[in-house]
Amino acid sequence: MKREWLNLYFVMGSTDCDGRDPRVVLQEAINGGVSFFQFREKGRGAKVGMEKKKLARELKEICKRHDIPFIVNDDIELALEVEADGVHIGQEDTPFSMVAERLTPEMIIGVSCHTVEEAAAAVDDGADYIGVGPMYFTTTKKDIREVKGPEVIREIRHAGLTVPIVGIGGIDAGNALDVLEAGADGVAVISAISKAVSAFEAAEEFCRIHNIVTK
Ligand SMILES: Cc1ncc(COP(=O)(O)OP(=O)(O)O)c(N)n1
Ligand SMILES: Cc1nc(C(=O)O)sc1CCOP(=O)(O)O
Ligand SMILES: [Mg+2]
Repeated sequence: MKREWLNLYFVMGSTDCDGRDPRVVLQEAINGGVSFFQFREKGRGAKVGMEKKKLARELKEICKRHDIPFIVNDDIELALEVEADGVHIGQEDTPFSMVAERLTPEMIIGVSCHTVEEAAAAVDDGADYIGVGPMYFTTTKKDIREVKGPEVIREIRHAGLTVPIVGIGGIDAGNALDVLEAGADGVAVISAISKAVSAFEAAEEFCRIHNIVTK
């Protein structure tokens, strides 16, 4: 996988959009510069069954038109059915080896990590990238771990791990630079884009911040 895909990783499902059409929100975010997308259909009122699959296909089609990889959160069967580019799994989800067995070799597997030990284990397993969080407090995910801030990314890099990393959790335009300067390749964001008045402008702002670090 290309490290730069992680520059601005948009994670979203229909319940994150304050009643707006998730297809419109995704299109706006892509126009603003999102480089990677995860379909995370979770929480109260989340779509299930055929409705979830239909939305997944529609969002995947939008990503495909713009060459943006389409990743599915948790749901391995859905990822296979809609021919997603990969899956994202957490420490409490299906174990890496079982996921890898089900997927085709070119499919991306991202793993959530919260410590250096989990990051090292994910690298040993063969994770293509890791999502490290929560960087900051967030209400978007109810069962978050302890907030450790960007320091944990610095520790992972000091341990010599070069795996592609995104920080996640409570990231907005005011703190993204700290996450990138700690050694993340990019930031993964839900509400700061999905609930913004303009997903386009919110994504554009994150891209400007990323350019400060990489220039
Ligand atoms: C990029 C990224 N990083 C971390 C997560 C969190 O995954 P997980 O801990 O499995 O929690 P849920 O998202 O499944 O509620 C993520 N989704 N994406
Ligand atoms: C999906 C997710 N995973 C987290 C982790 O810590 O692993 S925090 C989180 C929610 C991120 O949403 P927002 O950008 O709105 O804070
Ligand atoms: Mg999960």
